[in-house]
Amino acid sequence: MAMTSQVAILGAGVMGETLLSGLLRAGRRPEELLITERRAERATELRERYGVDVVTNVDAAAKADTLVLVVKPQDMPDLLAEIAPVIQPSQTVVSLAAGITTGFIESRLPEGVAVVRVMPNTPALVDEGMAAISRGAHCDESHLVLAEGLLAATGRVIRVPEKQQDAVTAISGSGPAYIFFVVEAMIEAGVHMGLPRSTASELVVQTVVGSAKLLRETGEHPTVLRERVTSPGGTTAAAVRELEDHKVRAAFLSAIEAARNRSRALAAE
Ligand SMILES: NC(=O)C1=CN([C@@H]2O[C@H](COP(=O)(O)OP(=O)(O)OC[C@H]3O[C@@H](n4cnc5c(N)ncnc54)[C@H](OP(=O)(O)O)[C@@H]3O)[C@@H](O)[C@H]2O)C=CC1
Ligand SMILES: O=C(O)[C@@H]1CCC=N1
Repeated sequence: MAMTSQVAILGAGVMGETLLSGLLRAGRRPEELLITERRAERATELRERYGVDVVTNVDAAAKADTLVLVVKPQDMPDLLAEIAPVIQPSQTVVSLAAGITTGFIESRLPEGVAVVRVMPNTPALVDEGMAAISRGAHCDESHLVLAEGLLAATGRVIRVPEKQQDAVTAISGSGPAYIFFVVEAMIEAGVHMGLPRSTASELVVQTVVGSAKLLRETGEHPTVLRERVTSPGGTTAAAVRELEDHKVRAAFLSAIEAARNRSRALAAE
């Protein structure tokens, strides 16, 4: 079957839809994209919302020259078994699944298929994503450039050795959840002290956005920026003392190590 320049997104859940919408915002035409989705009502919803064709995994694997795998790690073995018979070495496979190694994917596909492993994150939905990409055994520069082109549609992209991907997953893949957790806690604190929820929410969200911008635009170390907020004998010093007493720094270290370990375990499952 003749190849087209189509990109197929296999598994259009949270992350698959995020990538799809980003590619469309970046100027890809709906005809250049295919998606697969096993629930009929979700398929209809996506077709109506984005104007892209929803096809079977086998059709996607037969038609598109780039296959982006965005199913849960646990669903990856079945998906690979389904598409392996139709994949050719001229196609590129880009996997966004946490924990799943390029070696695992290569071992279930025909010899020679180029596999790129990516760890994206959900701020890609607003074009502020952070993605890290790693090459599989059969990748050359052109495959990495192709993957960078896809991910750059929704934010920043860096290259990392694959052995760093579990740590990347723990930091930037899961990272937005930690920030939202902190935001939730700060809003709750505001409400606890009597602020209307909407006021607390506006104060916290703008503080997070402003702090992120300050980090990015000044390039200063976070410790320096924190010290500038911390007046001697003042309010911030009192708050930071509580955070240290409650071992919040150690809790972050443990939490992020747990995410890294879970990423490693997903590969073994
Ligand atoms: N969410 C995130 O922040 C991030 C996710 N990832 C990775 O992205 C992947 C997807 O995660 P996420 O989007 O959160 O999960 P979701 O459950 O939202 O999406 C997975 C989608 O794949 C569909 N699916 C499962 N099996 C098949 C199949 N055989 N054929 C077609 N579609 C299938 C599921 O359908 P159904 O609903 O019927 O189960 C679902 O719509 C994971 O591997 C995860 O590690 C990576 C970085 C960040
Ligand atoms: O929680 C997860 O497993 C996925 C991978 C990184 C973010 N979400």
